[in-house]
Amino acid sequence: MSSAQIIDGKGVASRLREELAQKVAEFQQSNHVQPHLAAVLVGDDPASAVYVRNKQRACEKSGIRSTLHRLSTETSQAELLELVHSLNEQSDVHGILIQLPLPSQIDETTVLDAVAPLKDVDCFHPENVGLMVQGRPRFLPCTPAGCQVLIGESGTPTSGAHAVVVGRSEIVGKPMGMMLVQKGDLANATVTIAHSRTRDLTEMTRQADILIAAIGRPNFITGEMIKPGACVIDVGINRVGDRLVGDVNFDEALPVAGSITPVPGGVGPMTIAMLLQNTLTAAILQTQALSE
Ligand SMILES: Nc1nc2c(c(=O)[nH]1)N[C@@H](CN(C=O)c1ccc(C(=O)N[C@@H](CCC(=O)O)C(=O)O)cc1)CN2
Repeated sequence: MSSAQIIDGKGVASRLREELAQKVAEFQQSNHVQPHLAAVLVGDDPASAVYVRNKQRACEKSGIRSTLHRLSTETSQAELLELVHSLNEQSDVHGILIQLPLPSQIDETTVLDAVAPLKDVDCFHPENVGLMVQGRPRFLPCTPAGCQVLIGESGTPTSGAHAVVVGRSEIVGKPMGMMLVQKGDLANATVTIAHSRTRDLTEMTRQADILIAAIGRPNFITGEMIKPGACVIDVGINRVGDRLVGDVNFDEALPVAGSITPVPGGVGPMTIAMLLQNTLTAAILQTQALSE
């Protein structure tokens, strides 16, 4: 029985981080500015704490300075906004990362909209989303950008392909669809964004040359939902007991797909690599703006 090519997100991310470290060093040498990411972690969600720690470690390895602003679960929206405004004003802070999810008393949209667009390294601000949708991105949203690189690594042509994104979240599904439909490299796809109300999802996903699963439901995409030979990108990170599983049933997908990302070791590490890339871009843009 044939078996899909496993796309090594961990390996690709590690290579990108090494390339980035070189660019960070060159930028720092020419401008005497060290890119600086301020990470904001509110509450004590253990998974969020791990992700922020991993982001900080990755920054360190790439020569990017990172500082952590840790706030209690009871933090009010006003207190968090005050911190965001203060980070916006600090000229040595180039990127601001608000780790999600936030506690329920805080409105995520209000807080994310308060981040200065030039420091919005997650690419969540409506100004940056708008620029990206118009095909003139300032930053690229980290997880979709990571997925796009992995599709490229698999050797799957995107131009003219039918890409089906399952999930319509603001941070993955919607921007992923927008990026794949753009004109350009690793794009030019015909895109369908499917979701929980999509009628006959299996009929839809079976038409996908590229299938992106971003629904947040463990093992949701079964083998029969995959077109033979398709490139399958699994964005899901679900804890089931003591195991981490994706949104795709990996064992069922393996003999059907042409290529597939594993969980762990697929999209997750790429999200972090793209965040570092955006932090360098933010430092470059802010340094240029100061010299104008
Ligand atoms: N401000 C943001 N918040 C959140 C984002 C985001 O992009 N920006 N995405 C997710 C969480 N996330 C990044 O923050 C993230 C999740 C997982 C990984 C990752 O590398 N996962 C590993 C497994 C790690 C483990 O063992 O738990 C993998 O898949 O190999 C990176 C980033 C929600 N919040």
